[in-house]
Amino acid sequence: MAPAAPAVRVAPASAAAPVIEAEGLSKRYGTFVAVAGLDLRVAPGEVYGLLGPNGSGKTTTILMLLGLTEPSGGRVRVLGFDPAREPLEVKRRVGYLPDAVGFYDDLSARENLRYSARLMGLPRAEREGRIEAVLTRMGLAEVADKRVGAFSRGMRQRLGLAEVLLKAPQVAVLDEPTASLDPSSADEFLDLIRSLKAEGITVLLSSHLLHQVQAVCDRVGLFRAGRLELEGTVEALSQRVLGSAYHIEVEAHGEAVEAALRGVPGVLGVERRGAGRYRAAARTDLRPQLAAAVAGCGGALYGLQLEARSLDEVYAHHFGRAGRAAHPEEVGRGVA
Ligand SMILES: Nc1ncnc2c1ncn2[C@@H]1O[C@H](COP(=O)(O)OP(=O)(O)OP(=O)(O)O)[C@@H](O)[C@H]1O
Repeated sequence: MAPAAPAVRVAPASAAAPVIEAEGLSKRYGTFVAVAGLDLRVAPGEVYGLLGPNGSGKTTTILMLLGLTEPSGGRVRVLGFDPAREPLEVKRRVGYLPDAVGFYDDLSARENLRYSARLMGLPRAEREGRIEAVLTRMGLAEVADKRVGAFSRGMRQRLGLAEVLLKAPQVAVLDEPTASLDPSSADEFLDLIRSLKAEGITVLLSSHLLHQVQAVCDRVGLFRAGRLELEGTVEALSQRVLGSAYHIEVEAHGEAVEAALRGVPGVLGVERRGAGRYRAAARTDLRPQLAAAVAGCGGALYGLQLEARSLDEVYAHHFGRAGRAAHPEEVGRGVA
């Protein structure tokens, strides 16, 4: 296999011992290379988003981290364990929500969790209390005794996360967790992901819903054709891919305003967007300097608004039309 080009890292990973660590990790199916020389480090308590077009290797990477498929090459450690050699150690500590959640349809939500709790080896005395707690946390207490076969996809998804929580994991790996959720359920799910982080749980999240990824992830990695091409914070990726991290909308009147805005150190460009409306691109939040520039040239300031560039813009710019065409539901979405 040809050596992979290293990903462009535009923000360093934390110096703390990584929870997830892959070096040169590869997976081949016959002659087809699904993952090519992946280097990845995820720090304790970090929420890391895996992004990329369909078939770019995200799920294959997750399966290797979980010991569910064996790497063809390279090295991987999760919480210090080798998932291929010590899969039980990894499974005990890592909660996994697959993109298609499998439960026994003839059993109720509570019965499914009882079954999972036995498999996890939870002490008998703790089981019922913990099951009740996770059902309540996931908003499933009222349907706990209904057959899962009658559950909507969103309810199954919630039950999937309930099962993850039941394990009290150190790491949660979530493959497209909000794909089948309506907007308000997706928002609740994002709050839950934030609460996992607040509890110190490391989260690895794969998703195509870029505004949601931007809303919860500390760093993201952009995959293409089995390679991690770019990784960093959304702000750092915006700088790198788009050339600026912020847009500042300025509403101001006065003949010299545009020139004054252009003259502010750090302004990368100014776009006129109608009478008295401008958009300045900048690396940092320059609102005070822009306000001072308007006042300094005798202009009248009516409004200033800071907008972070969206991951959607970064993704579209990096992957071009092909990447976007794979995920038409994202077209036109803004910052969450
Ligand atoms: N068991 C398998 N046998 C052969 N090829 C496979 C197998 N599993 C995955 N692949 C191929 O590996 C590539 C990466 O697939 P993977 O599921 O990891 O992508 P993904 O980024 O998760 O995609 P998606 O966004 O659609 O979930 C794809 O081309 C896929 O067809």
